[in-house]
Amino acid sequence: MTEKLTDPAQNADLAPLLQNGWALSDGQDAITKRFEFDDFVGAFGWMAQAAIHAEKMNHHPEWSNVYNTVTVTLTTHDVGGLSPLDVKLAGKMDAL
Ligand SMILES: C[C@H](O)[C@H](O)[C@H]1CNC2=NC(N)=NC(=O)C2=N1
Repeated sequence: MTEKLTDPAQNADLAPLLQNGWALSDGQDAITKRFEFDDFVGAFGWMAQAAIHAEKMNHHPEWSNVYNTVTVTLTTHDVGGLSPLDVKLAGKMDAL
């Protein structure tokens, strides 16, 4: 079981993500980011790659796709908030 991040707004591991388009939810229990691509194929191809990483990590995003955009929310249901797994998956998504 992973541990819940305490005080996400001050968390050093989250800080670079918050500088790179991720935003904390109002309750600080999730981070969200909107990814934009050239077209639907770009968006869906990225989702397919991200999905493979998510499945390997056994940590799964909440997300929606509209044409060339993918809106992602990351949270750890098992702890009822953010955990290092969200930081790891967000970093992977940014790197893809
Ligand atoms: C049973 C299974 O391992 C758990 O439910 C995993 C699956 N994927 C998950 N994904 C996310 N985002 N949070 C979780 O707590 C989580 N838990």
